[in-house]
Amino acid sequence: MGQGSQIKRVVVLLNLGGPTSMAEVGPFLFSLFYDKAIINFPNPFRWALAKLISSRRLQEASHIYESLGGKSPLYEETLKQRDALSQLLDPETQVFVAMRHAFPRTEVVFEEVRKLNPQEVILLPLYPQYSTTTTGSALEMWRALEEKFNWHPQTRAVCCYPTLSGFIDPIVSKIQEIYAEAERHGKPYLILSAHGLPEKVIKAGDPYQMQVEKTAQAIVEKLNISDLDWIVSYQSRVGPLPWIKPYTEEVLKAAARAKKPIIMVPIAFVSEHSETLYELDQMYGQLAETEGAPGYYRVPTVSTDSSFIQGLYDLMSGNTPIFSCPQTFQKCGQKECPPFCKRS
Ligand SMILES: C=CC1=C(C)c2cc3[nH]c(cc4nc(cc5[nH]c(cc1n2)c(C)c5CCC(=O)O)C(CCC(=O)O)=C4C)c(C)c3C=C
Ligand SMILES: [Fe+2]
Ligand SMILES: [Fe+2]
Repeated sequence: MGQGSQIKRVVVLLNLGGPTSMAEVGPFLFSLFYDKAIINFPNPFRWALAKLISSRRLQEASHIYESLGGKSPLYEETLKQRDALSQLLDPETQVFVAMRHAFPRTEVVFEEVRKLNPQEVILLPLYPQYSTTTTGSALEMWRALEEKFNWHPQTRAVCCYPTLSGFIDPIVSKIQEIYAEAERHGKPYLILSAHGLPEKVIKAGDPYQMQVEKTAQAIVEKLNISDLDWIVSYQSRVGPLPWIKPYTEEVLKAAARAKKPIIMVPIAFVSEHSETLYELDQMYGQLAETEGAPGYYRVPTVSTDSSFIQGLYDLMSGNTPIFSCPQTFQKCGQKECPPFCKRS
């Protein structure tokens, strides 16, 4: 440890996490709903509400993870991304995965990183668009741990990369391949689907929706298909509150009834998990069929695509200054930056 350390630099890939066994579904849901960034109530109300909401969601969520073989594949998928990124790095840089709501939890990973005592820490969220509920929550947790242990190494945080070419290009090539196939059934309809958020989160200033639209615009521009039929929509709504619209389910139903071949494109996820494999493939695949769509195609996530991993490398190396914060909690001066980056 300390001066003799071999590890000069640590990169922490931040993600939400998912249950790695059926026994973890309950604790995962509780952690999610107990997050101040999700439910901003003072205690003991937040605790009680988190207990209530997570127990109400338990049955549905258990059904989802049962259908995926008894766990979320998110951890394994993120490990593959970690390994692919590690291959581009020198041996003095070590890459960790830290999950906000499941194994391996950020609190535990922070301790491992602190023991290594690297000269520099780079926080790299696996969310292309910044939301207070995802990236914000993960960075806030890291900051709180820095305070708790009074350990403040030189740290940089990437806030978001909604238009990074390493993210956009592989999505565009995959759409192009599928488009040619889908066209045999008529003019394809592109549904660019992102995880939704409660409307009130956006009204409170969350830049997520604006950044999702930037991603969609970048994809459509690069596709450069004349008279392209496309829409942005939002999936995975939970709870009784109104979420941002249009809902993916509604958009899909209307397109299927209008007999359009559908190309479903996840634009806020970078790997496969329940919201792609269960929601988009199983639920919406079935819905598209019953509602009469002549074809339903789902574009895979970027996962370990070499352009994406190179894009992550560029972000962590500071080769891509746009949307990246030069130093944790310091001004980075980008117009599009979320409040997190602007706090000095
Ligand atoms: C862009 C990414 C995500 C945003 C924004 C987000 C906000 C958000 N999510 C919930 C509630 C749930 N999310 C769940 C799982 C889940 N969510 C994301 C991503 C974002 N969430 C991921 C990557 C996962 C993990 C999926 C997996 O491991 O398989 C779940 C659990 C699954 C379920 O019951 O449907 C819930 C619940 C809220 C309330 C919210 C914003 C307020
Ligand atoms: Fe979610
Ligand atoms: Fe920034």
